[in-house]
Amino acid sequence: MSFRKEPPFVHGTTPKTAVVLVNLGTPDAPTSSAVRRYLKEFLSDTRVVEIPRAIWWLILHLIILPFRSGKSAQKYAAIWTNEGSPLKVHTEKQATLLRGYLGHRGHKVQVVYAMRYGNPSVSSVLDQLKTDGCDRVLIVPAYPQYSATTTASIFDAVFSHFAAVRNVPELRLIKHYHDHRAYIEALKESVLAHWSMNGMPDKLVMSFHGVPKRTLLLGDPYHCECYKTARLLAHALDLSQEQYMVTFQSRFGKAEWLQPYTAPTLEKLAKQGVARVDVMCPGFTSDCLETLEEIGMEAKADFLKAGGKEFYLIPCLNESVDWIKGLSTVVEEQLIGWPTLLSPSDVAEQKLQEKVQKEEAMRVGATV
Ligand SMILES: C=CC1=C(C)c2cc3[nH]c(cc4nc(cc5[nH]c(cc1n2)c(C)c5CCC(=O)O)C(CCC(=O)O)=C4C)c(C)c3C=C
Ligand SMILES: [Fe+2]
Ligand SMILES: [Fe+2]
Repeated sequence: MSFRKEPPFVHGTTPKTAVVLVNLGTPDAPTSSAVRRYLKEFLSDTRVVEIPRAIWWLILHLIILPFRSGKSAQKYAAIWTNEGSPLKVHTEKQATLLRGYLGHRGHKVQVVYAMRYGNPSVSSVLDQLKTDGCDRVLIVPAYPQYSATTTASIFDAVFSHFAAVRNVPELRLIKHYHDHRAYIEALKESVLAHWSMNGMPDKLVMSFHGVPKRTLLLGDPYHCECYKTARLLAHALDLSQEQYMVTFQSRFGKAEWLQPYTAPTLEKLAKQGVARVDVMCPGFTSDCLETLEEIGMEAKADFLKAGGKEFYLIPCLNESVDWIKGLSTVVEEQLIGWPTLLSPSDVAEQKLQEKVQKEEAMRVGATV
């Protein structure tokens, strides 16, 4: 086993704390080759696809990558912005605003973002934090609902990075915040803001990313966490059972996924005479391909074609003030016990201690 190169240990340095917001990742460009690279990394993850490796390798390399990359690239091109992929743009802005907000609340923390697949990779970000002298790291997945396919995969990437590190930092990982009051409150405010501008729909559809049904039967709590989020949000909005429903989108492959599926459900609603639906995607904290293209373009067109009259996609939490505040509440609760809240006199005292310790180390010629 060879370890990553360790920066020299320096006596008397005050350990820094870092918060890492980790999202799924996205291609570097809306091109077939960039999407292929991204899909190869994503779909080679054994947390994401549980089919026996040899069989999956053949399917992935002979069917999925050659045929899906070009089609997906066209979809990415339809949502790409001047700043880049929406998922990355929002995640980066969230990290910047979270840094500002936590700093404003007196926390001395470094806040950065990483991507599970693509760039900046979890490993490169953790390497940089080591160089910056961070000895406490809080990992914050961008997914409110835990799933082995997403959250646990981020944890894998973190553990596999540290498996090759000699001096491992103190580490905390947030598993989920699907029922956190700050998250539900931010969702509620986003819906109310939308309704105050556009009025209320006949039906609010809460569409979550799907996963294979098999994972639920094997013990993945994702399905239950999605429903809990939906129940809490409906309660916060004072909605009756008839006013909202939960669906699952983005089915991939031939196996059965969590039901009801979003697209056919929307078509059925239109055919039943539901004139207006508002669709929100509470499991995505940033708008991305799955919300902007799959729901905002494809599902919308299908709903209107099936006889629906009005369709609104409620934006994800993105960098709304309520969400940045909510996220910082989730983060602050996990920072408890770590000395991040420093008064100016604490900082002065810390600097003095560092100086004394460094001088002492130099005096005795300490290198270890
Ligand atoms: C929100 C949580 C997500 C879960 C759970 C999830 C599971 C999951 N996804 C795939 C396959 C694909 N997902 C793709 C895009 C995508 N997925 C999520 C989130 C979850 N996925 C996001 C945020 C995105 C958008 C990324 C972006 O760049 O905007 C894609 C790529 C696009 C495409 O070609 O369709 C695939 C493929 C599986 C198989 C899975 C669980 C088993
Ligand atoms: Fe996905
Ligand atoms: Fe359940």
